[in-house]
Amino acid sequence: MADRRTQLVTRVRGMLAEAVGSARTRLGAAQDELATARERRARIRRAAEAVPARVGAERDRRLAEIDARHAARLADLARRAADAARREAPGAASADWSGWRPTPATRAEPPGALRVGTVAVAPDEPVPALVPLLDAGHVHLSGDDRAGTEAVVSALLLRAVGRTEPGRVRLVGYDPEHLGGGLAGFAPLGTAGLLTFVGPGGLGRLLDDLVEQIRRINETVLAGEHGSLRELAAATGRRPEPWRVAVLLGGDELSRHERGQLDRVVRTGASCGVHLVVRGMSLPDGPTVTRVRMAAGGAHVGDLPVRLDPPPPATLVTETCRMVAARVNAGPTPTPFTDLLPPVDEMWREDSAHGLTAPIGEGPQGRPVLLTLGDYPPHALIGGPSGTGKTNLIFAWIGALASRYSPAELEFYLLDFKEGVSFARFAQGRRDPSWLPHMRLVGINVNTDREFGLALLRFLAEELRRRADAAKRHEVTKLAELRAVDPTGHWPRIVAVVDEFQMLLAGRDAVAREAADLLEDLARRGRSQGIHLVLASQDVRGIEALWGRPALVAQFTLRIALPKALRILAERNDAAQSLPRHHAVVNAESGMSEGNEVARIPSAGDWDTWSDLQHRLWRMRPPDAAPARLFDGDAVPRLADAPDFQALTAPETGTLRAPVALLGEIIDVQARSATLRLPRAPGRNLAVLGTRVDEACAVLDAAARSLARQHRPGGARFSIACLDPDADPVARALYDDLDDAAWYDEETVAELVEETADGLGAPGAAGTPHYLLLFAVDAAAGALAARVGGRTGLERLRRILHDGPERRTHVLAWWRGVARMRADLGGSGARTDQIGAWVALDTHGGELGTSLYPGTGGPDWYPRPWRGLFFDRAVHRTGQTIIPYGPSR
Ligand SMILES: Nc1ncnc2c1ncn2[C@@H]1O[C@H](COP(=O)(O)OP(=O)(O)OP(=O)(O)O)[C@@H](O)[C@H]1O
Repeated sequence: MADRRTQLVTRVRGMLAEAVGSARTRLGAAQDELATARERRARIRRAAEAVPARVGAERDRRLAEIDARHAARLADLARRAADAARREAPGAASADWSGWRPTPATRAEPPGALRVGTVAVAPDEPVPALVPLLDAGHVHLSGDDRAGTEAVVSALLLRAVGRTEPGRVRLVGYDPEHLGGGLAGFAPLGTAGLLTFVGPGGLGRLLDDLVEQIRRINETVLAGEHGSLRELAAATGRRPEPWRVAVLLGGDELSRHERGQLDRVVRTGASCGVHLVVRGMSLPDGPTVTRVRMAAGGAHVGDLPVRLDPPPPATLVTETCRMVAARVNAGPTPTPFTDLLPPVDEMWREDSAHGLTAPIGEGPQGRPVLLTLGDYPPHALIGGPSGTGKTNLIFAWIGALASRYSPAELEFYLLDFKEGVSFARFAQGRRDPSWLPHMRLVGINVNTDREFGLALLRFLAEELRRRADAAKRHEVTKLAELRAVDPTGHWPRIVAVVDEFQMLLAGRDAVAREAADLLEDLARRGRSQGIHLVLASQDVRGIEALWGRPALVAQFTLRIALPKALRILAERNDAAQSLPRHHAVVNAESGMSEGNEVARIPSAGDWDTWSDLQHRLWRMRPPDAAPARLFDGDAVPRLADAPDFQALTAPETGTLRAPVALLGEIIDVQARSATLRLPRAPGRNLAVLGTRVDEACAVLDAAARSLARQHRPGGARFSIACLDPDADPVARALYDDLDDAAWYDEETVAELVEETADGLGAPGAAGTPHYLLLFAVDAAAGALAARVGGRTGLERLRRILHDGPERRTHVLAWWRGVARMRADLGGSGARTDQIGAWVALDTHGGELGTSLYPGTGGPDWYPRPWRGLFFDRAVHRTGQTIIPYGPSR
């Protein structure tokens, strides 16, 4: 039993132990679970505790980010708005007063809106608050803050004045309560007529006037072609009307009429540059009205809250107005020369078959005033006292024509009789290689060389003949028809401009007579052959030279009168007397009042303006274009440059039948040389007459050098005798340079004469040409007086003169006076026919009479420096003025 009990106990114990063990195990597991759960709970709790802080931080971060982005965007927008505002209102339209100065817009550029304050959009980026006024609308101011409104008015007006060319804004003030006190700073503008006030009863008249201006501008300036002055300016670059700003500062209730007129101005003024700045009277609502309100809570422009700028400093206002008035009082600023030019891609597009038309300036309504040369009117007269702008007008006209017509359509010949070189720029110069491709000839400093004017007229007369012959051959009468039947021919229109042409017609001598005859013929017949004359004169005498020839004057139907010009227009037409500076009356009706058109002439004369155009046209020139011939009366030509000298050559064999001696340059259009032919014929000798050493030496030097060029070495003899020490350098240089030259002086000159005279009869004497170059030969009279072998040297000299030329022995001698020459030839009654040609220097025409020159009384010759009169009885009917060539070395 005990065992069983023991066994039972043991079993129970075992079972209990097992139970305890498993309970323990379970407990351990439960405890683990508990710990894990606790830990989880703690973790979860910890996590749960962390959540709100993180979310909050994230939310704050996101909010801050949005804030920053917003601020940056706002700043960016504000910056862009400010940039746009500054573009819309550049320079003086929006600059701060501290650095403010006028910055006028160019004419095609809109003046833009005007700043009155700032809009506070972003703290660091104030945006200008702009008010559209000029070309845009009207401003209405309201509010009790009088100082504030005055500040806005001054700011608007000063900015408007500073944003436009001086004189382009005209202000009218109506201030019945303070009688203009509010605009006091602008008073200096009044001195230039840019600010006027109307008195307390004058509002109606002021409004009537504004309405009338609007009507006139619409009708005559815009004329249905442009919607507004702003469009006109953008399209044409011209702004013919000023801006008119009426500042109306309160007053009584408006009458019905005034109200009606005010409403009209509000509706229609902006397109015509008529604007209102109004306080103390109502304006109707409309898209052109900007309202600026000043209330206790702040100012508003339209609906935008605005911080108004301080008023401009008083000194800035008065100084600016004073400067503007001074500029206006100094005269209108010239319109730019480029106004006269077509766009670059339209240059040289015009056809001149029927005429030449180009603008010369701007008319009062801003339209171009055109000048035409053609069948009608064919020729022009330009007149105006010195300094009124004739030269400038000629430049402007030439530029306007040359930019429209190519050199194949138009050629210019230009002659300036007054001193000065301004026209030289048309020809190629040392400073600037360009030339005007249309220019064929420029004559400057020709004041004493009227022959050059004559030469030009002769040249044109020849061209006229050529054209008339061609027209006849083609059985047509006019240039347009000739061009139609001969399309490949070169028939440009020719415009010949002669400035100070009265010089050409002055006096009663042969030059004046021939010039007037040629002018008359050219004026009458040139019209149909495309040859046009433009004559300019500062002097009424110039015109009077024409009055004696009514047929000539009648052809000049185009008249251009500069300020104060007399007698250019018809007798009762005094329009030129009241012309402002830089204007001209253009009249294509022979000066009758009905034909008057007033033009404002641009400034075209200054070098920079001109050279831009000339360079452009020069680059466009045809490849074979040659520069214009420049004749400068003050220049001394050089033999080596003379085309005729360059063309001289020696024959390969034998001797030329008639070598030529070049004596100087002829005053003509082609720069030809005066030539003396020396065939084997009686009288082929040359006498140079006068006391001027340099010119005399120059003539003999050129003659000898040109002759030498026509002989092979050894082919001719040159005997040089110099009897005046002043001539020595030239004679010596000649002796050194010529191959077969012999030298003689006072001691040996008798030998030369003896040997030469005695050799004339020798057999074969006529083989080699022999030229005797005798410098101051009259000084040899003593040496030649001695009798040798029964004859004096002078007798031998006469023999050489007489018999030499037929034996190729020619005397080229300088006598220092006609009387001395006659003495050497045998006395005052002696024959002179052995002197077949002469060049007179300072020898008066009268001395050259008897037997040296056809007719009685001698030639019309008034000696002048570095000129000579050449007469060759074998070829000339009248003397020919020459310019000796300058020293060869
Ligand atoms: N339309 C113009 N706009 C601006 N300046 C001008 C204009 N016309 C002339 N001038 C200036 O006036 C001055 C005189 O002009 P210009 O030489 O053309 O006169 P002119 O009548 O030919 O005088 P003169 O006969 O004495 O030579 C020059 O300095 C010129 O630049």
